[in-house]
Amino acid sequence: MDNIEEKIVFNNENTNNDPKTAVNSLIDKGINIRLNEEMSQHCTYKVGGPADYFYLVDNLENLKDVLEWAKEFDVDVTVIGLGSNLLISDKGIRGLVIAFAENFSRIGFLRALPSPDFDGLISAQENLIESADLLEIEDSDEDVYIYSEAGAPLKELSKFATNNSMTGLEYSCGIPGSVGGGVYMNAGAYGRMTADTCVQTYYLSPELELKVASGEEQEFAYRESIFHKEHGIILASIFKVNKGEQDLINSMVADLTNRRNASQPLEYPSCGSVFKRPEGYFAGKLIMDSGLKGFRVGGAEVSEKHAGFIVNVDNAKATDVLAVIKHVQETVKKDHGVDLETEVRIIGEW
Ligand SMILES: NC(=O)C1=CN([C@@H]2O[C@H](COP(=O)(O)OP(=O)(O)OC[C@H]3O[C@@H](n4cnc5c(N)ncnc54)[C@H](OP(=O)(O)O)[C@@H]3O)[C@@H](O)[C@H]2O)C=CC1
Ligand SMILES: C=C(O[C@H]1[C@H](O)[C@@H](CO)O[C@H](OP(=O)(O)OP(=O)(O)OC[C@H]2O[C@@H](n3ccc(=O)[nH]c3=O)[C@H](O)[C@@H]2O)[C@@H]1NC(C)=O)C(=O)O
Repeated sequence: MDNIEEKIVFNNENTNNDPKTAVNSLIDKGINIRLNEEMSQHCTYKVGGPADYFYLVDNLENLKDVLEWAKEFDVDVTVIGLGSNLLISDKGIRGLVIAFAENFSRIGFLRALPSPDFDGLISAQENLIESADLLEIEDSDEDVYIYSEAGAPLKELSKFATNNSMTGLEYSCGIPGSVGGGVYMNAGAYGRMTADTCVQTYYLSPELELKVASGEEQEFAYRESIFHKEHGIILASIFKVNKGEQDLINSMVADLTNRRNASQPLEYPSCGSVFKRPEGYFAGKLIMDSGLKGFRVGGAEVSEKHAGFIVNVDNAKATDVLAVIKHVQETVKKDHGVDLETEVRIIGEW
């Protein structure tokens, strides 16, 4: 973890104390910072009020400028991906939201694992290869590296690998989050997780130093990673895959898609699983056994199809979802003596 490659130097020339006035100079430079952005359009729950400032990451230079501005004016920063694991308050988010999505989402093959430093990141970005055909891979033992920026959807990363006959990322074909969110949370499904393939991650520390965590330095555990402890902003990761049989890959993707469609209420806005798996139990089964399927507050309801999901069935407010969460936790504790810990990240001003 001591691969600190570049410290971003602060420019403290600004004599103006008002972040709103100062943000205009960033906007004048062409950096797309929006004011009072409705966050319901940036999360899969479709709930949540406005963020004071909203910046969709496009490149490292602009990101650096925006973070310097936030640091200088003591503006709180919240980092999000595709908003698939968030419950955002109805009052919204004070300060700046940085979102990794379509504008910072390149994916490509690399000829080798790039060096764990700033030069490695830049060289990876400049040498992306579009198709596995150009790599001339001989056999399935050969390691193949895929670079992905934080804003790429996990589904696109999975599709890129599987369309190129690469195996290892099939499990993420239906996961609605971003690569950055997936690495941060060590996203997983059907017995596989990000930790299985993610070999290197480039991120910014809270001090705005570029850092790199390789292999076990990423400290992946169930829905955990080093980036929680470090409060790191994930920029890009490298995944190691292998050449596989296209027919087998296709049938695995079809099977996982069918299983997900059969068991999860994908027809409604949600955050996926609301609770982590408590050790020795399944959250959904405990909630179902407590008779809570269909329990509703306002427009939020425990799913009839999968009790581990709380779905937005009718213009729910964030407070509706939170009220259902609290009732579920209290009931399961009373009935089964089990504490349900939320997996969803509850953010904003409550
Ligand atoms: N298995 C499944 O079916 C499902 C899985 N999920 C998983 O939930 C996760 C949500 O991903 P996504 O929607 O993109 O994330 P979100 O936008 O939901 O953000 C969730 C949290 O991840 C952290 N985060 C997101 N992007 C970054 C980044 N670039 N750098 C640092 N931290 C980041 C932030 O944590 P903090 O607030 O602490 O800064 C944020 O609050 C993924 O792992 C996704 O796979 C979600 C739904 C279903
Ligand atoms: C959806 C998410 O990820 C999901 C991932 O898609 C699935 C599939 O692998 O496994 C986890 O769900 P899960 O723990 O609910 O697993 P499931 O396989 O759906 O269910 C576990 C068990 O509970 C039972 N179950 C589930 C729901 C229900 O209403 N009743 C019930 O009895 C199922 O029959 C099964 O025997 C992940 N969630 C967590 C918190 O680990 C997410 O992270 O947001």
